[in-house]
This record gives sequence, C-alpha cells and structure tokens, in this order.
Amino acid sequence: MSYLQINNLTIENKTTKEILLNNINLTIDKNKILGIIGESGSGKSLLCKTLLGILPSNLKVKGSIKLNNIELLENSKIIKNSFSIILQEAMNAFNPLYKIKSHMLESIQIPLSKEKKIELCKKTLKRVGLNNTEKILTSYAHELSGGQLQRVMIAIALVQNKHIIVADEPTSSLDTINQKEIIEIFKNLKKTIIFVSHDLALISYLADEVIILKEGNIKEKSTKNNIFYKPKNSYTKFLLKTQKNLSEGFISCLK
Ligand SMILES: Nc1ncnc2c1ncn2[C@@H]1O[C@H](COP(=O)(O)OP(=O)(O)OP(=O)(O)O)[C@@H](O)[C@H]1O
Repeated sequence: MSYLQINNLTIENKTTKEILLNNINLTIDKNKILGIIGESGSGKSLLCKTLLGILPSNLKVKGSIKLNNIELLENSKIIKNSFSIILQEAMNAFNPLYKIKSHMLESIQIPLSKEKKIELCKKTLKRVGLNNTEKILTSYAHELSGGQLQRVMIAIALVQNKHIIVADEPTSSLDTINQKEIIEIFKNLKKTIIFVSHDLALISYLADEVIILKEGNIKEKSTKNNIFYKPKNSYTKFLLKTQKNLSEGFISCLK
C-alpha cells in the first residue's frame, strides 16, 4: 500500500465545464521524492493547491486522495494538516512585520516550552545550512537573501512536521550555487516530497519517480531512470530532446 494514493482526480471549472486536470492517478511511497514536470498551464499548481486544500471555489474536484489509506478530500482539516508548502518566491510567504523567530515558533504545533521550541528552531536552521541561528531568528524576511529565505522556508516545513512537503519550483528564483546547495538539502531530507519543476536536469538528479503533465493529463509516469533513459511517450521524448538541444546551444555559446 503506497503512502499517498491519488485516484481519478479530476478538476473542472464549474462555470465553463472545462476539465483542467483529467483523471490523475499517482502514488508515492514514504520518504520518496516525486518529481512533477510540466510546461506552463499543464496543471502543476492546481495539483499542489488540491493537496493543500486551497483550491479556488470556482473549481470542482472529483476523485480520491488517500494518505495512509485515509481519505483526505472530504476532510478539509486533515488535508490542511498533512502537507507543507515551499514556494518559488519565499519572500511572499513571510509577514514583513514579524521576525523569522515568530514565523518559526508559530509553525511548531507540538506542545513544547518556548525554550525547547527555540532549540528546535536552531537545530532545524543548522540542518538547512544556516549556522548563524541567532541572527537569522532575529531578522525580518527583507533582511535575508533569497537563498537564506528559501532555507528558512524549508526549515519551517520541517518544524511543521507534516506528512508530505510540496515544493513548487522552490529553486527557480535562485542563482546556480544556491540552487545546487538547496537541491542537496532536499535530497538529504529523508521526507516524502512532491517537487514541481520545469527543470528536467534538476528532476533527473532529485526525484525517485517522475510524472509528466501536459494540458491536465499525465502523459507518462515512471521511475526516474525509465523517464530519462527509456521514455515511452512521444511528448516525454520531445521534452528531453528540447532540453538537450537547449543545453548544447547554451554550451556552444560559451565556447
Ligand atoms: N481558478 C481558476 N479558474 C479557472 N481556470 C483556472 C484556475 N486556476 C488555474 N486555471 C487554469 O488551469 C490550467 C492549469 O493551471 P496551473 O496554474 O495549474 O498551471 P501550471 O502548470 O502551474 O503553470 P505555471 O507553470 O505557469 O505556473 C490553466 O489553463 C489555468 O488557466
């Protein structure tokens, strides 16, 4: 039995009756990383919003999402407590009036004394490569760099201690060095992660299983090795070829 099981998930626009996600079926095992690749408008964010229970009210959901065999779609409280989100633009997730310490403390749901909570915050910040913990905790979001903020977002997701982390393009606004370091952090978290990205190279490094989305449909889903070395679907082959051509074009520009 898989940890997360999504069956026949369909999202329809109530007004236009347009099907935005069509009969999505996927599973994830505990502590594995599922990579979701899809071009703009393919439905990646809708899938993430459904998991987080924050889908706009003009959309209708059908199907089933089970975590540990418990149905989540009919239970908004469980669904909200099951997933953490890490967004592309970390800055937007922070209230500019509160220091990082307040954000982190209020994310800890387990009953602990304030001292123990601060200890947990510091330990978790170190886990994501932020060793100057006192300074980070007493800073406001605008006082930190993009890379530091993204690390704080990961630390917040960890102290929330929910079942699954949903990371929606979490590295796309970072420079290459920060991207690489943050990818390493994700790779070593040992958590169940749904990682959304346009970047095939990144997904090929990070994910265990991969799904390819196009226009609300899963075009292919398989292990990372099958998707990248033995793709079956013509659209997957096209994506891989496009990325290869882009990389070769980019490298030849540098020569
Ligand atoms: N609230 C909504 N009402 C109607 N249509 C919507 C709504 N939200 C998204 N859509 C449509 O659903 C489709 C999928 O959107 P989604 O935001 O999931 O794409 P995406 O794959 O995340 O794209 P991007 O990479 O550009 O963020 C798009 O055609 C979009 O216009």
